[in-house]
Amino acid sequence: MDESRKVLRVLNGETVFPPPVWLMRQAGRYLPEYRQVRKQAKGFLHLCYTPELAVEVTMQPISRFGFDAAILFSDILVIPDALDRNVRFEEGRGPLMTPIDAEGVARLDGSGFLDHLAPVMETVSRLRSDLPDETTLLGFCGAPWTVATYMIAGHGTPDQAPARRFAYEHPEAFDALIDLLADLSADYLCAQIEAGADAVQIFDSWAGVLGEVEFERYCAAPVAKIIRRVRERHAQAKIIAFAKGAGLLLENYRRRVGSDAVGLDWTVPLSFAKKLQVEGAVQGNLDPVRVVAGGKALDEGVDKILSELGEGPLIFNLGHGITPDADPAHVSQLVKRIRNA
Ligand SMILES: Cc1c2[nH]c(c1CCC(=O)O)Cc1[nH]c(c(CCC(=O)O)c1C)Cc1[nH]c(c(CCC(=O)O)c1C)Cc1[nH]c(c(C)c1CCC(=O)O)C2
Repeated sequence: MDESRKVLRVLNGETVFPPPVWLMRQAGRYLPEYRQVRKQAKGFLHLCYTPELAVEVTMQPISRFGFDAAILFSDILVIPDALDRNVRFEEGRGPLMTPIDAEGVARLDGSGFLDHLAPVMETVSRLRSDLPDETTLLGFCGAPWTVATYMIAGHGTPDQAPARRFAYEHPEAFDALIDLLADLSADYLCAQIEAGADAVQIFDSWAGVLGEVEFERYCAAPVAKIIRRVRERHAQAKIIAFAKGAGLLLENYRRRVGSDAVGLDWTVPLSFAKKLQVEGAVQGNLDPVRVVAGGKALDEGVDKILSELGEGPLIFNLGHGITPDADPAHVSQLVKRIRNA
């Protein structure tokens, strides 16, 4: 391991102060230089599959803010795209794809999906050689549950009711879908690690809409399977698991899934986060709206996290992705506040 990569040191359980920082969705529409490249690309997926452009937008927030980690520019929905679900991103509508039914699940064919994603691995390897030595390179995938919610509905929904209903009505087909996504995700993360990713994050952005039993079956068990399979091939792989909205179910999550770090959203009380930190690194958990607000609201949010969690292994991050209405000047303020702490 490169000792200069602070995010990796924290993932190994070390306390580093001031903590390393990166932001979920740090490459994106709040940056004018991103909007410029996005305008010229032939669509969002074209951006994801063109290594030259994907490298450029991944590097933008690193050059501007000097974050401690870069995250591969891609999307969790490239897996359904590789499964021929006709994924599109339309301005103002979010992601769209052909909704899948139980018969459709039986017809899914995962062979050859890694060939479709070869440009992503090319991006990863170019990034590792372009990035400063001290910058950790993160790969990622969506967790099976979160990816499945979009595949079932065919678009985003406020509560993922279509996927929950599908799981109740067609449990066998749903298990088959989750299982396929877990297998493909493990292969995909291994390919990213082999291409040069230092660590990977598994995004379960919709973990918070499930009851206890379904959370275990559709979130925890498949993420545990992914991590087990990645470690069979890469015993030292460093993994962050982010189950947004999981609340009290986070209590046993790290042990259940076997991750090095757990990501925390901003609703997780810092007193609870501190208990989770006894067992290993935590990542989070500033409310992204504080970055929009700036000023005192931003400083106070940063200070509180540093004072409650700064004495243990912490990767500073937001509790979810930065939003397009955030002012980049507020991001500079956040980074300065942490580094001067
Ligand atoms: C659920 C989810 C998706 N994608 C992702 C998640 C999990 C994290 C989360 O919950 O935010 C993950 C993701 N999406 C993107 C990244 C890139 C790396 C980064 O900078 O963090 C990552 C890690 C780029 C993106 N993915 C998307 C954009 C904006 C599209 C554009 O530029 O037109 C970016 C920069 C599109 C996207 N992609 C997705 C949605 C719902 C949307 C539309 C909403 C939105 O626009 O923010 C699916």
